[in-house]
Amino acid sequence: MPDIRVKICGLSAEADIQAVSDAGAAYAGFVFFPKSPRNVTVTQARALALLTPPGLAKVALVVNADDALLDEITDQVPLDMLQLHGRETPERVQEIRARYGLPVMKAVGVASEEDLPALDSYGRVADQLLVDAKPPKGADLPGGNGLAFDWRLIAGRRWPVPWMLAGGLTPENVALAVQMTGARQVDVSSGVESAPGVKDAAKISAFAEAVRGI
Ligand SMILES: O=C(O)c1ccccc1NCC(=O)[C@H](O)[C@H](O)COP(=O)(O)O
Repeated sequence: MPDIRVKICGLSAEADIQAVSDAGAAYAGFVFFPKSPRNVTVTQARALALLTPPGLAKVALVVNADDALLDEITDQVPLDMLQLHGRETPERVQEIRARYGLPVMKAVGVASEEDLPALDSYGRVADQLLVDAKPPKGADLPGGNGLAFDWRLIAGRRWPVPWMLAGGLTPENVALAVQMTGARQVDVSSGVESAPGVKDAAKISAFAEAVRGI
């Protein structure tokens, strides 16, 4: 069975890069969303990205970003992927792929069967899908809320592009989540924090260990 790839999202400190690298994660995520406790400036993200060792893919997470912001991020920060976590349409996904020449991962929030067709639509235009929990109505953040969705909704479902499971994953539940969904990639943020926006190296290590044990 191939290794399951881990993405740790919302890194904001030098120590986070070390912890994520030590844990053997495949992806490191930087959040560009001012309302988030994990928000980083372009300057901070550039410094962190420059510290990131080869083999750890650097992902910029944006929410309904316009070209000016994406131009600034992609000019300044060495990146391997863009993650679109807002209401970007399939057409906008295609536009961003073409303009920046980077792989694009589109996040899709899932709460019920009704949310599943969007995964098929975005699976036709994005390079990867992030299958995440839908944020509760009125939530401040479109992701990173530490909420899981009903994993039975996607059990046995497949899309034409690689996908990651996200939403409320923790060192304690990730094995069950993978077993129920068949995910080969997992993404976590609040489940490896000691406080909102503060990554915890021991939890990152425990998460990676739990994934290796699957
Ligand atoms: O993490 C944030 O603060 C955030 C802000 C705005 C949009 C998306 C955000 N996070 C998205 C992620 O990639 C998370 O890793 C994913 O939603 C899972 O989060 P969690 O349930 O906290 O593990």
